[in-house]
Order: sequence, then structure tokens, then C-alpha cells
Amino acid sequence: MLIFTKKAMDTSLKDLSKKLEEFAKARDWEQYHSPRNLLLAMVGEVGELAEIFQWRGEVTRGLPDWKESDKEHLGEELSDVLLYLIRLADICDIDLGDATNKKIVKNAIKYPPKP
Ligand SMILES: Nc1ccn([C@H]2C[C@H](O)[C@@H](COP(=O)(O)OP(=O)(O)OP(=O)(O)O)O2)c(=O)n1
Repeated sequence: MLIFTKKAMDTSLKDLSKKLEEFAKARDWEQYHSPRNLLLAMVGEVGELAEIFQWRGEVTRGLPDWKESDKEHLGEELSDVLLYLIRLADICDIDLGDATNKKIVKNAIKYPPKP
């Protein structure tokens, strides 16, 4: 049986997409959210994400040695990348959930599991 936490159940790509649309509308920022601007903003956030790992050497899964504040920072930068990605997909009229599910199927055909 699959058990979801309340947090996970409450959040879908569509929910996030709607929140981002409302966020942009409320600030009259839709004019800035063009595909190219969003792509550049996302790449900028990927750079900030990379900075967190820069010079640390290899990192153990689960980040057991990291300070809570560093983990929080990581969560924020991951979120920034995701938010711009979702917004970019939305502005380009791509259903990201659907496209991702299709890509997972395609990947499974291209890379079959070990017999
Ligand atoms: N025109 C904009 C500007 C910001 N945001 C949202 C999406 C991101 O989640 C976040 C990015 O904000 P900042 O540009 O202030 O970047 P950071 O939060 O990374 O701040 P800093 O660069 O100071 O660390 O705000 C947005 O949707 N549209």
C-alpha cells in the first residue's frame, strides 16, 4: 500500500503552476515571464544550486554531515529551479506532468531493465 504524507498529497505540479501564475499576476510580472527570461532565470538558479556543492568534494547521500541551515538553503535553491521550470513549461503550454510521464515510459523502452 502506498502511504503519502499530507505534505506530498497537497502538492501537485498543477497546484504549483497555478500558484506561480497568481504570484506573477498579483505583481504584474507576467510581462517579464517570457520563455527566454524564464529559461535564463532557471539557469541562473541552477548556478546557485551548483555553488552549494562547489568545493565540498563528494557528498554522502542524505547529507548527514551538513548543517540544518545548509540543507535549508539547498531546499530553497532546488525549489527556485523547480519553480522556474514549472513556470517555463506553463508559459510554453507544455503539460509538464504528462510530458514527464511520457518521457519515463520512453526511457524505460530505450533502457530496458536487466533480464
Ligand atoms: N521575476 C521574478 C523574480 C522572482 N521570482 C521568484 C521565482 C524564484 O523562486 C524566486 C527568485 O527570486 P530571486 O531572484 O530573489 O532569487 P533568490 O531567491 O535565489 O535570491 P538570491 O539571488 O538573493 O539568493 O522568486 C519570479 O517568479 N519572477
